[in-house]
Amino acid sequence: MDRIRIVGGNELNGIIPISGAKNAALPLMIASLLTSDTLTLENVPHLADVELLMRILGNHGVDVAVNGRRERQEDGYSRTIHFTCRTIVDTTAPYELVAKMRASFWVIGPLLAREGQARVSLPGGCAIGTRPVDLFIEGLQALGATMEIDAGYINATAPKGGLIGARYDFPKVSVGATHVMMMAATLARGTTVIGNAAREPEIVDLANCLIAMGAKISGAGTSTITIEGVTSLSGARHRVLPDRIETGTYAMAVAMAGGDVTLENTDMALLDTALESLRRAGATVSPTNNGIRVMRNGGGIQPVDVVTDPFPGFPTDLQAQFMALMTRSSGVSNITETIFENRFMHVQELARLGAKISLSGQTARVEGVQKLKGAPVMATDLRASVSLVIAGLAAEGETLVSRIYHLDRGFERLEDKLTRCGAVVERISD
Ligand SMILES: CC(=O)N[C@H]1[C@@H](OP(=O)(O)OP(=O)(O)OC[C@H]2O[C@@H](n3ccc(=O)[nH]c3=O)[C@H](O)[C@@H]2O)O[C@H](CO)[C@@H](O)[C@@H]1O
Ligand SMILES: C=C(OP(=O)(O)O)C(=O)O
Repeated sequence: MDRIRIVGGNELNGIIPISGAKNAALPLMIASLLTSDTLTLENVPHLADVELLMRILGNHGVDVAVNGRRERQEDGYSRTIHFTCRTIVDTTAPYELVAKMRASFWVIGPLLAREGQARVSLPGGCAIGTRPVDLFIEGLQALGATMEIDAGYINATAPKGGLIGARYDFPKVSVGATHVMMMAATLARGTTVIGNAAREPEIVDLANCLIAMGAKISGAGTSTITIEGVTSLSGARHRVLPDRIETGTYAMAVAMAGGDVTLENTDMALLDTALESLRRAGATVSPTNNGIRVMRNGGGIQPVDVVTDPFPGFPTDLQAQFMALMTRSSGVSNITETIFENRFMHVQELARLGAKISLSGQTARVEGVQKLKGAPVMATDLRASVSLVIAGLAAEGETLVSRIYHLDRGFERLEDKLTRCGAVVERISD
C-alpha cells in the first residue's frame, strides 16, 4: 500500500495551482442525470472520488468522455469531461459503490426527479460521525415522494405525474440535502422553497450550472432557495469552481512551514473566515490577480481559537489542518468542532509527532510545542490525512504517512504541488 514520506524543515516558496473543487465537481457530475443532453464540465479534478463517481454514473447509463477521448486514468490534472445520459438504464445505486463515498447517495435526487423512482444504498464516506440521511428523506417526502428503508437501501418513489413543488425548512443545515433537494425540485411540478438551505459556494456553483441547463432557481447562496420546476433540462458547459478546502490547506501549509507561496486559480472570497484565522495566526495573506499570496517569514505562529460552522463560518473540512498549525503556536488554542461529532481522529496521530492536544467534548485544547519530531502515522480520513502532511512539513526528520488512499480522494497531485515549492515529499509504493 502506498505511503507518503515527508522530510520536514524546508520552507515553501513558489506557485501552487489550485484544482477544481471536489465537493462541487461531485454534485455537478450527478446533475448530468437530469438531462438527456450532454453536460460538459471543465476543471474537473483528477481524484479517486471523481473516478468512482464516474463508475457509479456509468452504472445508471451516463456515457463519460474525457476531453473527447474515452476516460483514461493516467494523467493527473484537472480535465474537461463530457457526461451524457440519453436514458437512465438503472435506477439502483448498489451498496458496493455507494458505501465508499457519501456523495454518491445524492443520485437519489435526479433519479427520482427524472425516472420517478430510485433504490439507493445508504451511504458511506469519511468516518467522522454518524452522518444520518433523515434530512434527505424528509426533504424528498415534502416533494411528495414515498421513502422506505429496506435492507440497507432507500426505496424512493415519486407520485404519479412526478414530484410536486413544496416548501421545506431544514431543521439543520445540510450541504448534501440542499444539493439533492435543489436537483430534485428542478423537475418538480410547481414551486419549491428550501428554507435554512446550506449557503456553501458549492451550492451556488451547482445552482449556476442547473440554471445554465434551463432550471429556474433564485436565492442560492442565501438561506432561502426558490426553484420553479420545469419540464426538462438541457445540456450546458460549466467550469467547476476552485477548491476552497485545497486552497486553505496549502495556505495553512505555508503558515506552518514558512515561506512565500502564490496559490493560483483561486479566490479569497471563498474562504474569508479561514484566511482571517490564518492572519491572526501570523501569516500575511493578500489577493493577487487570480489567486492569493500567503507568506510567513520569520515571525512565530500565534495561538488562535476557532469554531467550525456552516458557510460562511470556519469550515469543518479545514479544522484538522488548522489544528496541525496550532501544534506549533506559541500558546494555547481551543478548536471546537460543531458539525461532525467524531472529527478528531487526527488528534492521536498528531500526538505521535509530539503535539500536545487534549479533548474535552467537542473542543480540542492545543498547547503549542517548540518542535515536532517525525514519526510513522496513519491517515484516518481525508482532511485528517493532510493535517499529518502539514505537521510533517514542520517536523524534524522523517514522517511516514500510511493509508494515503484517503488523501487521494481529495487532493490532486499533492506531492508534486508541494515538491515544486521546495518540500521533501514523496510517494513510496511498497
Ligand atoms: C462531498 C461533500 O460535499 N462533502 C461535504 C459535505 O458533506 P455532507 O453534505 O455529508 O455534510 P452535511 O452538511 O449534510 O452535514 C452537516 C451535519 O448535518 C448532519 N446531517 C446531514 C444530513 C442528514 O440527513 N441528517 C443529518 O443529521 C450531518 O451528520 C452533519 O452533522 O458538507 C460537509 C459540511 O460542510 C463537509 O464536511 C463535507 O466535506
Ligand atoms: C468529509 C469529506 O468528504 P465526504 O463528505 O465525501 O466524506 C470531505 O471532503 O472532507
